[in-house]
Amino acid sequence: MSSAALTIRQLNKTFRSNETATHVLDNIEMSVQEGEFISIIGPSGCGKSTLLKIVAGLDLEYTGTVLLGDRRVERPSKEKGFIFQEHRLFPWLTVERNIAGEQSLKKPEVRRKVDELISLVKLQGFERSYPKQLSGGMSQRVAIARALLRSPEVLLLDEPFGALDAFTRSHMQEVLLDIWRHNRTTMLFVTHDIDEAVFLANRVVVLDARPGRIKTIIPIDLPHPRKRTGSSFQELRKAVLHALEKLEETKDSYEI
Ligand SMILES: Nc1ncnc2c1ncn2[C@@H]1O[C@H](COP(=O)(O)OP(=O)(O)OP(=O)(O)O)[C@@H](O)[C@H]1O
Repeated sequence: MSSAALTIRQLNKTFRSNETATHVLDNIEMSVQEGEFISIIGPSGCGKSTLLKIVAGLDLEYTGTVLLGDRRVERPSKEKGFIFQEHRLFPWLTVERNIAGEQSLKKPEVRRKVDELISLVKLQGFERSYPKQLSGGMSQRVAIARALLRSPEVLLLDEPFGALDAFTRSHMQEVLLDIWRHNRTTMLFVTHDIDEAVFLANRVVVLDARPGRIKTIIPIDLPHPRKRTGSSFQELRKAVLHALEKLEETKDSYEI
C-alpha cells in the first residue's frame, strides 16, 4: 500500500428543498490507500449511501474535495465501480453479456477477460444463463464481475449482500475477499452488519448520525483467513459495537 487511492477533505453535504435544508454529511475527512478494504457502518440515515454516491460522482452537490488518485471526482466513470443492494442486471441478457455490457464478446480480449471474471466469481457453467435462472448470490456475483470488467480503481459497494440469506451472505463475503486478494482493488463497503464489517475490512469507519460524521475509525489488524469465532475477532467486533452503542438512538439497533 503506498499512494492514496481516495482522498476526502472537508466534505459537507446538505439536501435542500424549498422549505428545508438537511445537513447530512459533516466535515468528512478520510484518506484511503490503494488496495485497502474499508467498511463503513452507522445508523440508518447517517449518510452512508450519500457518501458513496458522492465518491461515485453520482452526486456533485457538495462542498469540499473528493479526489480519486490526484483527480477530482466530477462524474461517474469507469474508474469507479458501483454495486447496489439489488443487482440491476438486464433480464434479457445472458450472464456473459451482462458482464460484457456494451463491449463485444466477439473481441478476443473481451472474451478472455469475461471468461477470467466468470471464473473469479465462480460462475463457470452459467455463462449462457439468464438472471431469472440465478439465485440472489449468483446475480450479485454477475454484478461484481460486470463492475470489475472495467478494471475500476475503486469498487463502491452499497450493502451488496443486504438482501441475501445468512449462508449465501457469508459465502459472498468469502468470494469478495478472494476477488480482493486476487485484484487488490480498493474497496469501500457499506454495511449494517458488524460481523461483515470486521470480517472484510482493514479499517472500519463508524459514522455518527444527524449529521453524519466520522465517529471513529477502527483498524482491523487480523490476518486472513479470518475466523469469526476467534477471540481477536470478537474483541474487534465488540469495539465496533461499543462505538455504535455510544451513538445516540442506535442502542436498540445492534445486538451483541
Ligand atoms: N435526495 C434526497 N433528498 C433529500 N434528502 C435525502 C435525499 N437522499 C437522502 N436524503 C436524506 O439524507 C440522509 C442520509 O441518507 P442515506 O441514504 O445516505 O443514509 P444511509 O446511512 O445510507 O441510510 P440507510 O442505512 O438506511 O440506507 C437521510 O436523512 C435521508 O432522508
